[in-house]
Amino acid sequence: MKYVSTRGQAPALGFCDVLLAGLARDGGLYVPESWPQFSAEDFADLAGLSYDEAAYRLILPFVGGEIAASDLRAMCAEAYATFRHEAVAPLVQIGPNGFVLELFHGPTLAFKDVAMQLLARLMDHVLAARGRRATIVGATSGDTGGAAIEAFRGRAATDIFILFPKGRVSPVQQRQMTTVADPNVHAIAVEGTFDDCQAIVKALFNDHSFRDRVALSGINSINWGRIVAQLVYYVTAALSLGAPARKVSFTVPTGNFGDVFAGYVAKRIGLPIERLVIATNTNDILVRTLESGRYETSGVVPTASPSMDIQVSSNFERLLFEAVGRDGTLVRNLMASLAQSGGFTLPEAALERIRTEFSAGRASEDETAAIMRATLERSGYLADPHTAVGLSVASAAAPSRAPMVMLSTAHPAKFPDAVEAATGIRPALPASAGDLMQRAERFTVLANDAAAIAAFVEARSRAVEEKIYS
Ligand SMILES: Cc1ncc(COP(=O)(O)O)c(C=O)c1O
Ligand SMILES: N[C@@H](CCOP(=O)(O)O)C(=O)O
Repeated sequence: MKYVSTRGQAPALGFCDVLLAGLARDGGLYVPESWPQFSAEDFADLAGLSYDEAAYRLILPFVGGEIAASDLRAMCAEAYATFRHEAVAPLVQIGPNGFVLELFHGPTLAFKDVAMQLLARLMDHVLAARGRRATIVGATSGDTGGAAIEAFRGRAATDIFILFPKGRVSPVQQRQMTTVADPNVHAIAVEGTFDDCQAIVKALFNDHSFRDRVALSGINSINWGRIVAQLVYYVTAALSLGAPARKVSFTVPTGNFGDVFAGYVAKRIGLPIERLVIATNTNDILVRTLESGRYETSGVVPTASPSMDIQVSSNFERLLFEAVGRDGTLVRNLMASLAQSGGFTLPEAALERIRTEFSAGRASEDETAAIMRATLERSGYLADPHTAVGLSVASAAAPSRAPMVMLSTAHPAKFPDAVEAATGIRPALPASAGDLMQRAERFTVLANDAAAIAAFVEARSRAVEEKIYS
């Protein structure tokens, strides 16, 4: 199994190299050369297995024999043993044909743990086998950072630097990043938005000299390892609801497009998915794109679902690559136009292809608060604001016979102010969070300046210090 870049100019790599590479050297994102196929019988065989066993069997074909099956099996078992719920990703019925897929039972109370707990183990395994180190630089709008820090803290072969937009994450999210004392962890508050943080990460990857000097790796969903781990819960949820004999639809609160793209991958490998619904808050570039065919950034508006306050939706490039018939040159040109003029127009045929697989809707701030109240009243279910964006968009979707699974991407206690303002209930953090809100914080504030951040990283990276990176 080889992986190719969406921009067509980077070398094809195997799974382990892709894990460490993060972004391809031509600025593109890696995708498998072809999609492994699971038959209806293969899916039926997964029904009733534990989550970690299902994860192992689903991920194995993507690894292409580069990691021993027994090691992958052990890493899946370890990763999902960190979850507080035995099912890892349980389904909760909240309506006749509506189900919430709870993805927040991991250590940092957001869906990012599902992939990050496995990714950290996979990267550690590959680095140990190669006797080298990596320097991870990631961008977060709030949840990726905490999940990555938790998963990589104390790991000998990695230093991790997380850029978060100063003043734009919730207090719980910030503390999950800033109260970790391990010396390999560096939280950086950037004077800018998440899009600025993500642009800096991409600029560092595209500076090949810096990238090689620090042995740069990524943990954002630009890293294929994130996507492959996220496709698992689409499969386990669908199997619980009667797949492969029955089709299932999913509504996915969306920002960087990694989660919903994992749903698309689940479909490509053979899972019978009826509809993938993209749900955004007022930062609605994806909704506008599906409506008009024009992918065009506008200013980021702060909302009650801050982790989705994103305009440049990284993984849309992977879908674009698929939709234009895997034409890397065309993707490269469209992304150049995005960089130069802030937008591009999708070719008509690509737009049609995307519309046959996805629909999209937005929820305003009022609609998000209203559905939180209504869901609590009708079903006794308390949703976080990101999940609520999905619930609102799903409630407006055309009725269908397929069950609708709405992904719940964060625990409500990560956003207590917004939940309390909408419902009057202030959710408490689970006991596993311990004294998070009392611990001392440690972080550095830096300007929105790639050069300053590169210098900060380089000065603290042990890969540079010890020169063991290749
Ligand atoms: C709580 C929460 N929900 C939804 C999303 C959107 O997920 P994605 O970026 O994979 O589209 C994010 C982060 O992006 C998030 O942190
Ligand atoms: N919402 C995310 C943004 C980064 O997304 P990623 O999936 O590409 O890591 C966050 O919480 O940081």
